[in-house]
Amino acid sequence: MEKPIVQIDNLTKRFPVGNSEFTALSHLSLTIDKGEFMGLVGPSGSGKTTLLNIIGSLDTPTEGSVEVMGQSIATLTHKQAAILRNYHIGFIFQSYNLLPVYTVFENVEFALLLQNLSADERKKWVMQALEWVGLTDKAKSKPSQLSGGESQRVSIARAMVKRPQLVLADEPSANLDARNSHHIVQTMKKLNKELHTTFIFSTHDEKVMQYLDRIVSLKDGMVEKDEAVLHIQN
Ligand SMILES: Nc1ncnc2c1ncn2[C@@H]1O[C@H](COP(=O)(O)OP(=O)(O)OP(=O)(O)O)[C@@H](O)[C@H]1O
Repeated sequence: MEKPIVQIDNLTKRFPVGNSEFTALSHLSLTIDKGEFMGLVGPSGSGKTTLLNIIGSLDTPTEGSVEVMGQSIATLTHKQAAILRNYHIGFIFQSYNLLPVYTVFENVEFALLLQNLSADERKKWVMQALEWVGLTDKAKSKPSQLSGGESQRVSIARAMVKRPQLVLADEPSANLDARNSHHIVQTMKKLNKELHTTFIFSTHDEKVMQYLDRIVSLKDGMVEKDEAVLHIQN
């Protein structure tokens, strides 16, 4: 059997607060297989973002083990963590984090600049990613000329352009209306099917949840429920 893409065992994360500590994640275990389209849900403060940050090697466990693509997050050097993030993990945030002075093309191209690709190859990859999200006609636009839904689609293209194995999407629909929320999740689901990219969402949004194949509910930094979702095809 193929190794899981994310294997978490007995993870605890504590943050220093004044002279004391706050436990954000407590003895949490979770296995995520390649190709899953799954989400973390739960009340504000339940630990969703903290967990995504650790999986994305933006933060480290206090105790327990987190392996992503077979690598232990706790023992990565800065360089190894940067390689994992730059090559293998795509990030999508609720605020699109686009650079305002650059075009849509350049914003997506940035994700490739650390890779050893020719300008022609970069162009091919960027245009392919913009095609995935339906924005080839906006390549020369600046972020200020885009709607919220279009901006989030650019950030999906930026996450996907390097063809990562894993995408972490932290509340990707938080700033979008219903139509755009459906559109961006449908786009990600299509990429999940076509490219077998694993997606892990953090979300409060029922519109996002209805597309997920698995929902893990967190409460007080622990897994409260872990449910597969059955999709009935009409
Ligand atoms: N750097 C930090 N220092 C201290 N406490 C923190 C830190 N980061 C997060 N926390 C606390 O850990 C808890 C979990 O936060 P987290 O952001 O993971 O929750 P969340 O489930 O993503 O919430 P939301 O749905 O509101 O985004 C919260 O109580 C938060 O205040």
